Amino acid sequence: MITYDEAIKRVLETVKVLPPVEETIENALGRVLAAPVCARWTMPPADNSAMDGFAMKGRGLKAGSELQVVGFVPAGRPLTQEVSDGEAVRIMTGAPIPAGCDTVVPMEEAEVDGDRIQLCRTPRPGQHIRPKGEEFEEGETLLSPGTPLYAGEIALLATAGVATVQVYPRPRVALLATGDELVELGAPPGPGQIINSNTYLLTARLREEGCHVLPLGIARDDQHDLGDKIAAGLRLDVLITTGGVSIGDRDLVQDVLGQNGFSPIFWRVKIKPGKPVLFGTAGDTAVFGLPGNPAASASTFELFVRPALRRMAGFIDTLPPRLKVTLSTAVDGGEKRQRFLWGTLREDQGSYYFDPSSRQSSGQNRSLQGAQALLPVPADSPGIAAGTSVEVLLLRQPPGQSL
Ligand SMILES: Nc1nc2c(c(=O)[nH]1)N[C@H]1C(S)=C(S)[C@@H](COP(=O)(O)OP(=O)(O)OC[C@H]3O[C@@H](n4cnc5c(N)ncnc54)[C@H](O)[C@@H]3O)O[C@H]1N2
Ligand code: MOO
Repeated sequence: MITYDEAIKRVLETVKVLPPVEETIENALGRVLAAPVCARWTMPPADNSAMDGFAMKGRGLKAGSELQVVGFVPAGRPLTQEVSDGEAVRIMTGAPIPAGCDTVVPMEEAEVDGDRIQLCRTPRPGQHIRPKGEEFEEGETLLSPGTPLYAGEIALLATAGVATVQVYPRPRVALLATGDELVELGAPPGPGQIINSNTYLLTARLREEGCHVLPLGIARDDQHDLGDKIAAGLRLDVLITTGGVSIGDRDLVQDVLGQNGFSPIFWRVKIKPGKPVLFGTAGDTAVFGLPGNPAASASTFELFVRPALRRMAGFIDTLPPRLKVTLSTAVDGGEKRQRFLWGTLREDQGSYYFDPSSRQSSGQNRSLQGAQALLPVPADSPGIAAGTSVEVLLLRQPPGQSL
């Protein structure tokens, strides 16, 4: 059986970044830029006022100086006349500085008497002016390939006149639950039946990752039903199945995948939970056969599928972010497989603590309840003492501290 390190290496070597597409900037939220973006114009396009006040030539002026107000410049309406020494114009924030002016005096620092003003304090020549090109120059590279686009980047693109961008697309993911015992949420389960919760778990995770999800429902443990649904899933970028990958009599997923052009890259990894995880390809489709146990399905999604989806979507950092924390409670060792323990994070006086969850069973969704991080515990470890500094894999942002 291969180790997690070897298995994730094979996943990341196998999956490829998807071909870029052109997207409007509104629809590019959360996507990764595939080509550099240059500014279409200079910003600000001209020197402009940072304050509501009066624009004038600043040299030689001091507290008590008097000026004649000869015009008004609102934002968006440049003044055509030149302003002479001893004159000022009333100007609004963002309005272009008229010819002849180089200084702005805020309204609060001038006494107004009809069309004359008197300065309350000596202005510094050049004050309160936002110079042309201060933000960026026409043609300047604003964003490089590999940059994820969030609100700040999208606003910057709009300012620079860029309406569409080349980005890596959202991976299209087909999701198939397998098992005769499964029923969909809605009706009460009959004897021996359970609700297909894995589809809900994985759909939520896939939405967090910005993927398009094609739910294929439940395939029965039957070659034909499995075959039809697997064939439909193999038209997308990724097919995720859950259940039926262990060695039971009805664990048919690998066989039926094989009848549909699947080449396995690994089956079974030395981890707990998640040992029977299957990975391979069928044409251009990456296929993940996740174990049916809910917490094994969840951990293998975090450990293998999410990094693969991030790679396809062009992210440079694909692996789960790590955080150094203090372990609050001792954990046992003595396992042959590398374990990944669910837990929560707690902040106390600037340090983070990891509290392992009381439930770790791979058969329970309750093991995941509230989990914010996974603690890797090496195979054959003697255990880890309380108070040890450890590194956890973050599933969510750690809780913040209010100001
Ligand atoms: N003899 C052995 N038995 C098992 C081994 C083994 O090595 N030898 N491995 C165990 C491990 S570890 C895991 S993990 C499970 C994984 O088995 P499968 O992937 O084949 O999953 P199933 O048998 O189909 O289901 C396991 C469990 O999960 C429940 N399940 C399945 N699908 C869903 C779903 N969509 N929503 C909610 N729950 C689901 C299912 O009812 C079973 O209880 O195998 C062990 N066995
Ligand atoms: O690895 Mo299984 O995931 O223990 O239940």
